[in-house]
Amino acid sequence: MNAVITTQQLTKRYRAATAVDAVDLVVPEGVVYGFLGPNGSGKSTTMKMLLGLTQPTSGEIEIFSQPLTRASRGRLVPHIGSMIESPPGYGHLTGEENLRIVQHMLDLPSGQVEEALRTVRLTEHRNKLVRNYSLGMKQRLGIAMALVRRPALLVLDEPTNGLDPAGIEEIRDLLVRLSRQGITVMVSSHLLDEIDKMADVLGILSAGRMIFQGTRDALFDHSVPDLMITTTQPDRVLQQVSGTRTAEGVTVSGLGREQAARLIKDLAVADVPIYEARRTQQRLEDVFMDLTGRGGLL
Ligand SMILES: Nc1ncnc2c1ncn2[C@@H]1O[C@H](COP(=O)(O)OP(=O)(O)OP(=O)(O)O)[C@@H](O)[C@H]1O
Repeated sequence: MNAVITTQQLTKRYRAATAVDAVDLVVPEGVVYGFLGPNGSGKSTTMKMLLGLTQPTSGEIEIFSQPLTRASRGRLVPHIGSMIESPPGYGHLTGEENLRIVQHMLDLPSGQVEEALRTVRLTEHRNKLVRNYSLGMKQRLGIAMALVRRPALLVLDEPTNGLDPAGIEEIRDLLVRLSRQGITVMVSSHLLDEIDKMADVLGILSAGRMIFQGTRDALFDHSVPDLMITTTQPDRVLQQVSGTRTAEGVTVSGLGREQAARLIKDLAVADVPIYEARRTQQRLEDVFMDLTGRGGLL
């Protein structure tokens, strides 16, 4: 699979602070790439560098396999639709008028405005003033403004920010639909559960460092879910391992496969009645906390 975006050791420093620290990013073609991280971890700064809106302190960026430079930016950017920070659009104009401005600026065929309106399901609200749009409609208009140019790549910074669950669902469905049509979508969020539902590939930033990049399955492989042991004799389990007492028995954290096998064997040999030993279901959020809590690089 070709990569649409790659970076090497991408770094941005603001005086003493390093906002983005030696990030190697790979966004494969045609995926939804979920760019995750807590507030202030460097997502927006990274995206701005990818769009040529802010200059890296050091490191390389390739978009569509071409180095992003001052000279190439003008050639590459027309193929990228983006929405960074709050949704764009003039409140005193209608949704369609806002799109027409983009259409004229980029000298695009008129039909692409109708197409973008249809794609984000705003056709029936095209003549409404944007200041009367709901936040979800404004976000969708922002995405439509990014789509008018029929981009090969969409870069969206927190497009679900502030939306209610229905609005989030709508954006999520839209982005998945766009990626099925062949558009590569890079979308940032600090809402881990959100990204989990739409992203094929995850990149996780913590304090400017990429602490994980890969598929969701690979992320879960890296994590060690809690082991829940059901027993009527929790004290005897706790003599062998440190853990937390629960209604059913004991929960043990951070135990790898081999260690879990050894514990279960030891408990059986000691004749401790074990009715069940199973791993908890981890949500992405748990894995993420685990990772950032440990602070290590994978
Ligand atoms: N223009 C700037 N000057 C100085 N520091 C900046 C500037 N822009 C960002 N930073 C700092 O860089 C760090 C990363 O910020 P950034 O906005 O990229 O994070 P983020 O992950 O997008 O967070 P959020 O979700 O809150 O937008 C923060 O510590 C921020 O204060």
